[in-house]
Amino acid sequence: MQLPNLSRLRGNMVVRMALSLLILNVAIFALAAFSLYETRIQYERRAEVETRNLVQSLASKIQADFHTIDLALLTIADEAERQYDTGGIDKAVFDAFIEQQLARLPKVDGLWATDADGRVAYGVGLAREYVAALVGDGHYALLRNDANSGLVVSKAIIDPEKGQAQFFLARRMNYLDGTFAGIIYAHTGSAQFIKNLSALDVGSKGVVSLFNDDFTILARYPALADGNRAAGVRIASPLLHETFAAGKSNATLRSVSDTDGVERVVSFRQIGDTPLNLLVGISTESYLARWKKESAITSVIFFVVLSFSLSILMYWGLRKQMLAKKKIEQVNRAIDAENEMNRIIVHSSPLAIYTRDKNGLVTAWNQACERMFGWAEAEVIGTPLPTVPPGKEDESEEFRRQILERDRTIQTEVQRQRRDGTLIDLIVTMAALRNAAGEIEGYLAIAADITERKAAEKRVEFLAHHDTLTELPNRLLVRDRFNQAAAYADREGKKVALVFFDLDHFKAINDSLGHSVGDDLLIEIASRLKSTVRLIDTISRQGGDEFLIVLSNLSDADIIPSILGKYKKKLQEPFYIDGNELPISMSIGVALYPDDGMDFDTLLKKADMAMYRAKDAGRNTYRFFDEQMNVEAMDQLLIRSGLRRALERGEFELHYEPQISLATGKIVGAEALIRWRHPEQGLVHPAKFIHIAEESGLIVPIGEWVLKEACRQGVEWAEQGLEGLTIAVNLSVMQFRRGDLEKTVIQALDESGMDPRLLELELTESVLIQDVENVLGSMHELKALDVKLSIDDFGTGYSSLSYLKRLDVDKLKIDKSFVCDLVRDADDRAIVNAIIQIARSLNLTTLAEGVEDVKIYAALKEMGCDECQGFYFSRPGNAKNFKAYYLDRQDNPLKMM
Ligand SMILES: Nc1nc2c(ncn2[C@@H]2O[C@H](COP(=O)(O)O[C@H]3[C@@H](O)[C@H](n4cnc5c(=O)[nH]c(N)nc54)O[C@@H]3COP(=O)(O)O)[C@@H](O)[C@H]2O)c(=O)[nH]1
Repeated sequence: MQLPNLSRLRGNMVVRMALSLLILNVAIFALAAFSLYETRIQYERRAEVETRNLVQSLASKIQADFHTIDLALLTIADEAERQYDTGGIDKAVFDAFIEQQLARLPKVDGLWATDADGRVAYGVGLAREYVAALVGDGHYALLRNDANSGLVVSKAIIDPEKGQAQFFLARRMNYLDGTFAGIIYAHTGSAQFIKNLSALDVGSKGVVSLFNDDFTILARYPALADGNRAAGVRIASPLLHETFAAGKSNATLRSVSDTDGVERVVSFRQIGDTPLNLLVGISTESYLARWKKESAITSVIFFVVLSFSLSILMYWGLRKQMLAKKKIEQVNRAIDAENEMNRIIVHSSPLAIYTRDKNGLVTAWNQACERMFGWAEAEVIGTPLPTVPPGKEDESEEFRRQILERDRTIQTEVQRQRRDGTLIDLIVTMAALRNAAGEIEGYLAIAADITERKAAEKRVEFLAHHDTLTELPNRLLVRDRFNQAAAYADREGKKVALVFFDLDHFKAINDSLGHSVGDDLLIEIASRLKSTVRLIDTISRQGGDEFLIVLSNLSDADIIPSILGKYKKKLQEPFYIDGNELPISMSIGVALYPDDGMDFDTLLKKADMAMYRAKDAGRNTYRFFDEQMNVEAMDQLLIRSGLRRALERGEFELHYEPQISLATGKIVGAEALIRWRHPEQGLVHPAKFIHIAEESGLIVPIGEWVLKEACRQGVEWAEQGLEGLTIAVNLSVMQFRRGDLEKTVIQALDESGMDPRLLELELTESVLIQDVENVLGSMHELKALDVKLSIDDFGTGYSSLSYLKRLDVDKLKIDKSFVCDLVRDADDRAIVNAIIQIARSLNLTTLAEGVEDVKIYAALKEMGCDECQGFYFSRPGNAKNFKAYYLDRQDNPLKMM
C-alpha cells in the first residue's frame, strides 16, 4: 500500500502552503509595521511642525497685542511729555487720557504711570498696588537709565493663592529734554493670556504655556489636574534647560512633562525681546491618536487578511484533510476489499496456505490445510507447526532460519505428516512476510499435495527398472547390477554368470489356456526363482517367458550346475494356476564373465545362444556357451541376410514327398517342401531357415512363392498325366497374421489354373489355436474356395477337438514322433490308434508321417490309417525325381510291400 507516501505528500503540501501563507503574512505584517512606523514618524513631524506653527502664530499674536499696548503706552508717554512741556501734568486730564487708552486695550486692565521718583501718580484700572512693588525691579533701572530702552516687560508677579501671574509692559516717559520722567505701565495678567492660549487647538492633553526666562510658568492652558492655574510653577525639564543654556530662543523637543507626566512634542519660542517664552505642546497621545486609529485599522486589516488567509489555510488544510481522509477511507476500503479477496482466495484455495510468526507459531491456516493435514484452524493457531514429522524438525528449522535470517524464498519438496500420522509428499513455497515497516515478521507457506505424483514418479521409476508383470528388475536394472558385479569380480578375481532361462512350450500354454494363465504362471515362476536366488544375485525378466539371473561373486564356474539344479528343483514342483496343473521345464543358457565376454550385451547374446542350444538339445536342460555356438550363430546371421536375396535370385526350389494311400498303395499326393539352394552352402533344409524367415517376416513372400510354385507344378503334372494328385503346402502362422492368405491362394489358383480340390493346406495345431477367431474366419474362406485343410503334427499340441469340428478340417497328419516308434512303443501305438479313431469318428482322413520301414507301414494299415508318407517310400525329391518316382510307383503300387 502507498498510503504513507500519499500522507507524506499531502503533509508536505500542507506545510508548503502554510509556510507560503506565513511568509505572505509576515511580509504583509512587516509592510504594515513599516508603514505604521513611517506614518508615526510623519505624524511626529507633523506634530512638530504644528507645534512650531502654533507657537509661532501665538507668539506673533502676543507680540501684536504687545505692540498695540506699546502704541498705547507710547501715546500716553507722548501725552505725558506734552503735558510736562505745557506746564506739568494735569492729573485729571492725564488720567482721563489714560482711561481713554485703556478703553482701547481690551487685554489691559490697568494703566498706571509713576513719576520720576517712582511713585504711582497717575492711571486707571486694576493692579495699582503691584506697580509700587515693581519700583526697584531690574526693568525700572533699565527704563530710568536708558532713554532708548523701548518697551520693557516687567518681572511677573505671582499670586500663588490665585495661581495667577501679573506682569506689566512698561515704557519710559520723558520730559521734553529727554530726561526720565517716570514709567507708564500696562497691566495684564495670566488670565488675559489664558484666553489667547485656550484659543489654540492643541488637542487632547495638549498644552500652551507662557513662562518666564527663569522657567517659571506664567500662564498655562489647560489648568493643572488639581485645578491650579500653574502660575509660579517652575518647569524642570532638563532638556528645556539645556536648550536654553545653549542659547536657543526657540526649539522643538519631545519630552515628558514633569508637571503632569504627559509625553508631548513641544515647541517653545521667546516672545520678541521680552523675558517671556511661549510653549506649545501636543501630546503624543493626541497626535498619535489618528495614527493609532490608522494602526488599529491597519492591524484590523492585517488581522482580517491574516484571519482570512488562516481561514483559507484552515479550509484548504481541512479540505485536504477531508480529501485525505476520503482517500484513506477509499484506500482502506480497497485494502479491506483486497484483504477480503485475499482471505477468500486463501480460504478457497485448493493449495494449503499457512503462515508462521518469527517464533514459528502458526498465525494463519486455510481450509485446504484443514483438509490436507486434518487439524482445524482453531487447533493450530498460536501453536508450533504440527505437521513436521519426527526426525524432520531440523530440516523445518533450517528452512525457517534461511527465510527469516537470509530473506530467502524457498521452493522445495518435503514430507510432512497428517493428523493420523500418515506421511504426505508436498511441494512447498516459503517466503518471508513483512510488516508495514518492512521488517520480516514471519513467513508464508503454500503447499500442494504431490503424494500421488511422487507415488507415480516412484512407480515410473520402479517401472523404468522393473518388469510390470513380475515386478522383477528389468534388463536396464539387471545390466546395472551386472556392471557392479563385474567391477567387484575384477577387484576380487571372481567370475559372474549370466543365466538365461526360457520356459519350454510356454507358447503352447499361452495359446491353449490363455494369456492370463500364462501371466499368472510367469508371476509364480518369478516368485519361486526370487525365493531361490541369493541376495547378492539378481533375477530379472527379459520379456515373454525369458528370465535372466546374474550370479555374482563366483569363485569357479563349476558351482553353476549345482545352482541351476537348485532352480530346477524349485521349478519342478507343479504349478497350479486357475485350476490347471502345469508342469514346466526350462531351457537354460549360461555365459561367463570375463571368460565369454567383457560386457553385458555380449554375454547376454551368448547366454541366449546357449539357451537355444539347450532347446535344440531337447529342452529342460542347460548349456554353457562355447565358441562353436558362435560359429553357428554366425551361420544363422548369414542365413538371415541371405534369405531376401535368395527370393530375389530364385534360389528356392520345392521338393516333393509322396503321400501314399494305404488302401491302394498308390501315390495320392505330394507334400511340397521348400529347399534353398545356397550358392556356397549348397542345399539348405527348411529346419535351418524357416524359423528365421518367420522371425523376419520373410515367410510371407516366401510362402506366397511356395503356394504359386506348388500350384504351377501341380497343374504341370496334371497336364503330364499325373492326375488326381493332391499337392500339400505347409502354411506358417505368420501367413495368417501378416499376409493376405486368401487372396494369395486365389491368385495362386487363378494364375496356375489349379483345381482347388487338389490343393491341401497344412496347418500346425499352434496356428489353429493362436488368434482363433481370425484363423477360423480365414479357414472358412479358404474352405469356401474348395481347397482341403489338414492339421500337421497332430498330437503334439494342445488343440481341442471342438476346433476340428468348427474348422471343417479334412485330414489329420499324425506326427512322426508317434509314428516312428509305433512298432516298439505301445504308448505311441495307442496314441496313433486314438488319433485314427477320432478322425474316423469325425469323418476325417488320417495321414501318418515318418514311415521309415515296412513294419510301421503294415501296422498303420492294420490300424486303419488312410494315408502315409516317409522315407520308407521316398525322401523328398525335386519335381523331376518325384515325377519319376510317381510314374514308377503307379505302375507297381504294391512293389514295396
Ligand atoms: N511353412 C513351411 N514349412 C515348411 C515348408 N517346407 C518345409 N517346411 C517345414 O520345415 C520342416 C522341415 O521340413 P523338412 O526338412 O523338409 O522335413 C520334412 C521331411 O523331410 C521330414 N520327413 C518325412 N518323412 C520322414 C521320415 O520318415 N523320417 C524323418 N526323420 N523325417 C521325415 O518331415 C518333414 C515334413 O514334416 P511335416 O511338415 O510335419 O509334414 C517341417 O516342419 C516342414 O513342415 C514350407 O514350404 N513352408
